[in-house]
Amino acid sequence: MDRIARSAAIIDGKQFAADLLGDIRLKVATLKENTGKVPGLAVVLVGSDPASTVYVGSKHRQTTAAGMNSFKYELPAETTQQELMALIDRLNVDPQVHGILVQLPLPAHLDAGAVIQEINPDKDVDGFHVSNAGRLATGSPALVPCTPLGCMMLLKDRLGPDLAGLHAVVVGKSNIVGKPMAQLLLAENCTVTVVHSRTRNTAELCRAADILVVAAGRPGLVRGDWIKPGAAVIDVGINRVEQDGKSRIVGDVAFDEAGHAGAITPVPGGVGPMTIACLLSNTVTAFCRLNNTSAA
Ligand SMILES: Nc1nc(=O)c2c([nH]1)NC[C@@H]1CN(c3ccc(C(=O)N[C@@H](CCC(=O)O)C(=O)O)cc3)C=[N+]21
Repeated sequence: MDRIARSAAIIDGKQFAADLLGDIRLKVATLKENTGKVPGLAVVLVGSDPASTVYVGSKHRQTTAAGMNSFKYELPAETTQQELMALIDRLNVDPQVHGILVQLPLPAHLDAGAVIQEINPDKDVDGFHVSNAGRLATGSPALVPCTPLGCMMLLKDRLGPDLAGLHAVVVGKSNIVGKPMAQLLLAENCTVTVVHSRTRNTAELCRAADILVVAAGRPGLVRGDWIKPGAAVIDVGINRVEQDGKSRIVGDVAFDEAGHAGAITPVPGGVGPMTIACLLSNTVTAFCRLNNTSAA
């Protein structure tokens, strides 16, 4: 392959998320002035998975930094399904709580699907409830899953608001990233291809992408020659790998081979920080809809 001596623009998700959090802080202040109330986010953690504990701590800090209420529920690993469902039922009717997030994965004895479907869809700030998935698919006002929402913000910031006609390829078909990402891109009138582990010509399909969103959970899956020169590449992967005896985090894209992309998100510092910022944004959205108000 001939060398293309260009270097891809780095999409700074960390900075974008910081700016977004600043906007959210201002909105929260306005809402407080207008309504006397502030948005509240309840985060439920079952057990003490170290990564989950870190994420939940970060969500808690950023929620309070934005001027919102954060209610943290840290439950023991042996919590029963009924106990967890009872907590959701209470949060569903708690007027101080506008967003409910149950940190995943849950311990194996718990039915995560049933727990998520128990959440009031209007407080489902993860956007995982079937009602929100259906609203997104049909173009009704929905709470949109945070990671795809963050990816879409980064894409529009880079490419402009009109994505119509661009060929978007989504790698991965999960309910929390791949599928809602495809729906968002379709809503923007992109031509959308979803590829996954059973796809036969993944590399060839990826090479046709103007927009490539990768959420496969496999480090370095997307090689340089899968990327069309000039494409916008969004790497959703967060993989902990051992390298030279050290643990570090890498994405699903072989970043060092992607110099010919038009733009690419790094890992860390790309999509990850956007996920948390969008969680707070969704909490403000839920607050506004529940209170029939806006921060405009
Ligand atoms: N109900 C639920 N909703 C979630 O949104 C959810 C979840 N469960 N379970 C776990 C995953 C993971 N997740 C991340 C959020 C932010 C970063 C993030 O900010 N990452 C930084 C730092 C990475 C690091 O150094 O650890 C970055 O990519 O730059 C990563 C991962 C949300 N999740």
